[in-house]
Amino acid sequence: MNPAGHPDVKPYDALLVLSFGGPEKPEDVVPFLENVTRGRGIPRERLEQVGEHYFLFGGKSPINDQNRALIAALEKDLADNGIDLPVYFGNRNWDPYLADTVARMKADGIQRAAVFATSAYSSWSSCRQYRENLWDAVEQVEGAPRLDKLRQYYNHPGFIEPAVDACVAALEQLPDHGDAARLVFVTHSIPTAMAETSGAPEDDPANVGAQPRDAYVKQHRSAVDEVASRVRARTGRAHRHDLVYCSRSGAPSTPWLEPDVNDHLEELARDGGTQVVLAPIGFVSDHMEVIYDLDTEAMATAERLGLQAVRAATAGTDPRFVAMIRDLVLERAAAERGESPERRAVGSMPAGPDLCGVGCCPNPRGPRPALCGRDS
Ligand SMILES: CC1=C(CCC(=O)O)c2cc3nc(cc4[nH]c(cc5[nH]c(cc1n2)c(C)c5CCC(=O)O)c(CCC(=O)O)c4C)C(CCC(=O)O)=C3C
Ligand SMILES: [Fe+2]
Repeated sequence: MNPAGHPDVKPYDALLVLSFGGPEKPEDVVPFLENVTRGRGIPRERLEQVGEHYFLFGGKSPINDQNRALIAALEKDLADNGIDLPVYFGNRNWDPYLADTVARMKADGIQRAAVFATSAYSSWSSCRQYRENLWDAVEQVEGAPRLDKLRQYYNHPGFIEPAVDACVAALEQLPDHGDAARLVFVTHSIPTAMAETSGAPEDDPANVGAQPRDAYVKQHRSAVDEVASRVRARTGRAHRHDLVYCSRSGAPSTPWLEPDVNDHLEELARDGGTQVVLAPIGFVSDHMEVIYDLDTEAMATAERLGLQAVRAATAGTDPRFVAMIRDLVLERAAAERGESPERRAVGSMPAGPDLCGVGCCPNPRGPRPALCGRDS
């Protein structure tokens, strides 16, 4: 508590929500895809397909509206809890671009901000690339505020509890309360090489307490096992569960994490399965991957196979998820003041560290500087 009796957020004077960005109208789609894939060697065909996914939804991704709704909910949560902290919004790939936001923060006199990224897990794509983006933005803006990225939150109860409720609610929508349903947890596929090098090398003495190697899959396993066991406790049923992948990209010759959700549904149907809940555990809100790859494509696969399927909700603006962000800011602020805050975590892995390990989640195209690591 500070002298006014409010929770103490010192040394922070702002919170930055950092996200991926998405197109808002048809003319944005191609330039957005160019931003995302510059230098990435994504085949032309794949880009055209993904462009079609956006055009199917009027050239507009849901992600920016989802983030604006999250920020509105967060501003209210902070104010209701007596915390006076302006919230800024910056994206990697679309307006408002991160560097512009950092410039605005500087102009507003912000000195040190906590950064919440809309991705819960470790990997180059989901964590270190955001840290590289932060480095680049601070390079571009002279006198930029200090930026501290908050820890991974895939195992925070504010992320897990809404996922449990969402699975239970989805089961309820199936005949017989989903008694026969499998829980199919879905996340974004990444190249297997990127998955294997996610987390930090354990042989470096600087990495005690850092995320282990293979963190992307280990963290997902921890999250889905925890959610599934809580769902079983709630329903009293032995629903089996699986972790599968969507949105594979890249060259066909490069291995990515499998099985793909559509192939997995085929296998379930062959095994005599009749009901599934598709739970997008890899996504914090309804991104294009959720509304296209799951709601459109995987749902069509399920229908073709005669499987009854319901998609579980993402965290979105669930009040527990919003309160989690406040908790992470207060936790980190206390740690920065030299206190030892409680670090809430559930499941088989401990709370992650504030700073990423040395050599954590390397960029597949070679080393690039990044903020918020033990080596930066
Ligand atoms: C792990 C992961 C997350 C989750 C973590 C996080 O949230 O950050 C994520 C999120 C997202 N990915 C998104 C969109 C795209 N990702 C692409 C390409 C890629 N994603 C990758 C990985 C991930 N991506 C990878 C390894 C590639 C290959 C190219 C590369 O090595 O970078 C491409 C290019 C076309 C294609 O290749 O499919 C697009 C359009 C959107 C916006 C959605 C919307 O509009 O709602 C979001 C939230
Ligand atoms: Fe992606």
